[in-house]
Amino acid sequence: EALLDDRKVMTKSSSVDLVTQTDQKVEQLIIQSVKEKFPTHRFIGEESVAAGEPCILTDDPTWIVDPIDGTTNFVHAGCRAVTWYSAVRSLLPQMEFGVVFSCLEDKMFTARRGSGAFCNGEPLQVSGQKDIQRSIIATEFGSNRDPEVVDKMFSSLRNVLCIPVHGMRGAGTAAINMCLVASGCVEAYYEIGMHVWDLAASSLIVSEAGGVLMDVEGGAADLMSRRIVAANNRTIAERIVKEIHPFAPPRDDAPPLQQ
Ligand SMILES: O=P(O)(O)O[C@H]1[C@H](O)[C@@H](O)[C@H](O)[C@@H](O)[C@@H]1O
Ligand SMILES: [Mg+2]
Ligand SMILES: [Mg+2]
Repeated sequence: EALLDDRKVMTKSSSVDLVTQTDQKVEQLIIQSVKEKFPTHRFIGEESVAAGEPCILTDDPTWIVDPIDGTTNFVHAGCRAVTWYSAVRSLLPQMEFGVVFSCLEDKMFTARRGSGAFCNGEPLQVSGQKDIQRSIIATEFGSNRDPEVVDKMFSSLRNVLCIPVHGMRGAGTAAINMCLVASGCVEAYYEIGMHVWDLAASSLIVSEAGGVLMDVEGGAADLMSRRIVAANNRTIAERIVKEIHPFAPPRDDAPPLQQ
């Protein structure tokens, strides 16, 4: 219904950072229904953070919610829109489970720590490809249109494409790009600039499907750092790291700037 009805588009951090009433309603729906069952749990929700709520992990069980991942697709008649949420239980953070629902495809991706990853109940496994020259790589351009940042993104894109790889793709949603890695449809996904709610659920789905997560400079992945390489294996991830022009957006858990 919302795909047909909700055309009132608002903006957040910039004119290309879009939000609709459906993003806000879905987030409230998820938070309210979880709160009824788990009144002491905490939440990090994309639209709540946009409204001024803190983006901090504590030792308390915390649900990280992206009500629609791919709002730009949704606004442009729903190329692909996704509702998903995940839970995190510690400062490290230790993901307990992740859920990504690709509503137009009616695909429910799920993972629970130590129990594997699934799509509509069928087990997921990353691609076995070790040769990056026989790989497809996914990425996105996010919503930062600062020419210096765009130059860095294009330089990385050019470097990866010219390895050469079989192709580059982008679903318009970080969560689905990661699920494509988990499903073995693409070998890797990298991006700088997305947020913890874009990645939390699908990061567990990727690792439970046998994939690896890495920072764009090669260290351990840090979901608050707004940078990720998710790949089918370490060889492919490390090869991509060599080609990325890194930069560091403000962290999701950075203290708010003083006015
Ligand atoms: O649709 P969103 O929940 O805003 O997430 C977007 C994200 O904002 C953007 O930076 C990424 O490039 C997209 O892949 C996300 O899915
Ligand atoms: Mg998102
Ligand atoms: Mg969203």
